[in-house]
Amino acid sequence: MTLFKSDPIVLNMKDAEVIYYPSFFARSEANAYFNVLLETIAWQLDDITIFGKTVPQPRLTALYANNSKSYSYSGIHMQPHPFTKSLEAIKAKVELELQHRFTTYLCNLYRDGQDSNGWHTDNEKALGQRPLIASISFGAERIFHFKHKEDSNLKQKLILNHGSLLIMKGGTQDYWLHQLPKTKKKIGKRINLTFRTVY
Ligand SMILES: O=C(O)CCC(=O)C(=O)O
Ligand SMILES: [Fe+2]
Repeated sequence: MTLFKSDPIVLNMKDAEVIYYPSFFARSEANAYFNVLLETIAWQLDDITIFGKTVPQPRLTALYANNSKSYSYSGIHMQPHPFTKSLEAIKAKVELELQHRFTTYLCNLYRDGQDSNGWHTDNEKALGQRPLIASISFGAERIFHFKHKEDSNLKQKLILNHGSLLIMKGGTQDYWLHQLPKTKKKIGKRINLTFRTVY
């Protein structure tokens, strides 16, 4: 059997359904999207309050949607912008592959290895039960970690490639946490787009 570069890999994770497409986008397509998204997304820096201390979030973010529903997480309330042409095109490609429709993109820009996304689960009520979340990566490769909420021996890690697509569905958000840790490596920028359906 020939394994094509775009073939999805199903991760072996208890109580979860996680699927990884290492090269969902061709390299040239991924390069072009990285450049255009860096320029055209309305990147913003928000403050977060952790343990009573207010600090800038360790990444830039932006929210886009095909409706006007706001999205809130970690005490941050975001109002969506209308989709850009590039976001529409990416959305169409992902929706065709997954046969699933999304309303909302949360975009993350990690400026360097010091930017990160701490342990969390995407289980906001507005996402409904057992949400399907699709996560696209462009730019610098970063490590992504999962850990099981009840059984701390269960861990999983993978490298998120330039042009990759990661799907989290089923019980993933109920049973597992995920994070994108900092790295001391000298690395460039990474853009992540997470598609969600906000009800
Ligand atoms: O940057 C990533 O790959 C993860 C983003 C993420 O987990 C989130 O925005 O909820
Ligand atoms: Fe997340």
